[in-house]
Amino acid sequence: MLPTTIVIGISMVVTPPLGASTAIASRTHLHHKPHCILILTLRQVTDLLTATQTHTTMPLPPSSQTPLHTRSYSLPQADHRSSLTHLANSEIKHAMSRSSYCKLCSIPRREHSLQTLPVHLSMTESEHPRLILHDFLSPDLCKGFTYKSLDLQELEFIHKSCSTIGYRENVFSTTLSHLVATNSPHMILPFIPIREKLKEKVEEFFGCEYEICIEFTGLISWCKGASIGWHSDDNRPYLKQRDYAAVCYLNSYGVDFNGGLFHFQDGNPTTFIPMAGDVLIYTADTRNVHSVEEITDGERLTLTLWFTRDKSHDEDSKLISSLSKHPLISYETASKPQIPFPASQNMYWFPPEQSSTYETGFDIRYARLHVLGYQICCKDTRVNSSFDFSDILLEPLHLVRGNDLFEKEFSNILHLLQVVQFYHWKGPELKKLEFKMESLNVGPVSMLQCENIRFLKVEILKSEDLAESIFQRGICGENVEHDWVSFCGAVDLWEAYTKKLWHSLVLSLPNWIANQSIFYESDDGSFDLVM
Ligand SMILES: O=C(O)CCC(=O)C(=O)O
Ligand SMILES: [Fe+2]
Repeated sequence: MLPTTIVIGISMVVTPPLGASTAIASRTHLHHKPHCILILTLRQVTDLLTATQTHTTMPLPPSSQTPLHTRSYSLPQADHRSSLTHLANSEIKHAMSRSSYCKLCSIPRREHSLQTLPVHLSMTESEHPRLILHDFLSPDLCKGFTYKSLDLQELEFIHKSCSTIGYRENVFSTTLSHLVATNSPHMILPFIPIREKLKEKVEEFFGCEYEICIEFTGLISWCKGASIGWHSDDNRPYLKQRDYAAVCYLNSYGVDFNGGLFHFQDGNPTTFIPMAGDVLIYTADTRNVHSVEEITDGERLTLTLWFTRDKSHDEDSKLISSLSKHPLISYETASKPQIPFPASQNMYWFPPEQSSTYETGFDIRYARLHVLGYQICCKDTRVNSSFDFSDILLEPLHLVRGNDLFEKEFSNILHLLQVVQFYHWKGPELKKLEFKMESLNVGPVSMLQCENIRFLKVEILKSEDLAESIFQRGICGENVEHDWVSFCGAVDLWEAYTKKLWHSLVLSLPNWIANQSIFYESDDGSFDLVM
C-alpha cells in the first residue's frame, strides 16, 4: 500500500497530491510512518507546500518541522474524507454492519492496524475537537495489560449488581465513590486499566499530558424513556471544572437497545451510533453541544469519564482519601470474604419521586432479580405489613426460583444480587465446569415461605409492569439458562473473585497513597475460573 499523509492546517484543509504528501512526510521526519495525519499551523502548511511545489532542497524553517500534533493511523482506503460527507445519510445503515465493518472506510474492522487504532478526525477539528475510536477495547489493544478481565461484561456485571438511581429520569449509575461506600471498594479495580487507557487517549489527542486529572468515572445506563437534549457537559455552575469527556460504549445499538443515538449539533460527524467497544472523546464546552435520543427499549450502558485541569476536583485524591479511612481495608482482612453493604433505601427506589412514600414503583435490586426470574424469601416467616421492607432487605435472605428455595443464606439483598449477576456474567463458562451434585442445597418452598415470598414481592415490587418495561427481560443479553448446580458453583466462585480483588486492593492501596494516584499494577486482580 502506498504511503499517505493528510495535512490539516488549522482553519483550513489542504489536500496535497500524494507526491507532495510524501515529500511533506519526509521533510517532517515522518517518512518512517506510512500513514499519518499532521496537524499544522497555517504558516507551517504554507511553508511546506511552497517548499514541496518548488521542489526546493532548501532547509525548511525550524518552526515548520514540528507538527502541532502527529497521529499515526491506518488508512486502508484512499479517502475517508469523502466518506465523511456522505456519512449523515447512510450512518444508520452502515452502523448496523459496524460490528464487522468500519463505518468510514468499509473495510473489515479487525484488519485495521492494531498497534495504532483507527482514528477518525473531524474536518472541523479545531472548531469541534472530537475523536472517535472504534474497538477501543479490542483484545489486541489490551495486550499491554496482563489484567485478563478487560472485559465489557465485567463492568456490566458490576453495574447490574451495584447501581443506584441516576441523575436523570430513567438513568442508573454506579460511581467509584459509591462502590467504596457500600463495602465494595475492590470493585473499582476492573475500572483501572480502561480508565488509564482513556486518560492516555485524551491527553494524546488534546496534547495535555500531565495537565489533567480524572474528575468523574461512572457506569451509566439509560433505560426506556431516558434521553437528554442539546447541552454541553460543563453547562452547570457545578460542572464548570469539566474540560473533556470520554464515553466508552459497553453495549450496542440495535442489539442491546434501540433509540439512544448520539448527535452533535455542529460539525462532523453529526450522528454517532453507539456500538460496544467504541469511544467518543470531546471537549466539555460549547464547541461540542450534543444530545442523546430517547431510548425506546433495552438498556444502553456506558463507562463515562470527565477530565479536568483543576486539581481540586481530582477523583483519585478523593477516592484515596476515603479508601485510606476504610475500616476494613487492611492486611488482616486481605484474605477474608467481604460482603457488600447497601446504601440507604431511597437510592434504590424507582421512580425517585416515590421514595418518600414507596406507594408505587419498585426497588431496582429486586426488579433486576425479578426480570431474571428470581424472588426472595426472608428468614422471619411471620412477616406482615408492620415490618419495614427496607430493614428486611438489610437482613439475611434466601434466593427463590419457582418452587425451589436455595438454602444458603445471603447476608442482604446486595450480596444476593451480586452473586446472581455474577452467575449471569460467568454462567456460560460455569456450565462447562463440573460441579459435584452433593453440594446442592435446594429445597421446596413451604406454605409459610410462599406467603413470605408473595408478601415481599407485593411490598418491594409495587409496579411490576413498570419494572419489566425498565429492565426488560431478555433484551439485555440475559440468556443464561438457570440451573442450580452451576449456580452453586457461582456462589463459591463469586467468593473467590471477591477475595482476589480485595487482596489486590489491600496490596495496591499503599502505593496509591504514596503516589496520590490510582494506577494499574500488573498481575493485579486477574481472575480466572480455573483457580
Ligand atoms: O451516553 C452518551 O452517549 C452521552 C451522555 C451525555 O451526553 C451526558 O451524560 O452528558
Ligand atoms: Fe453530555
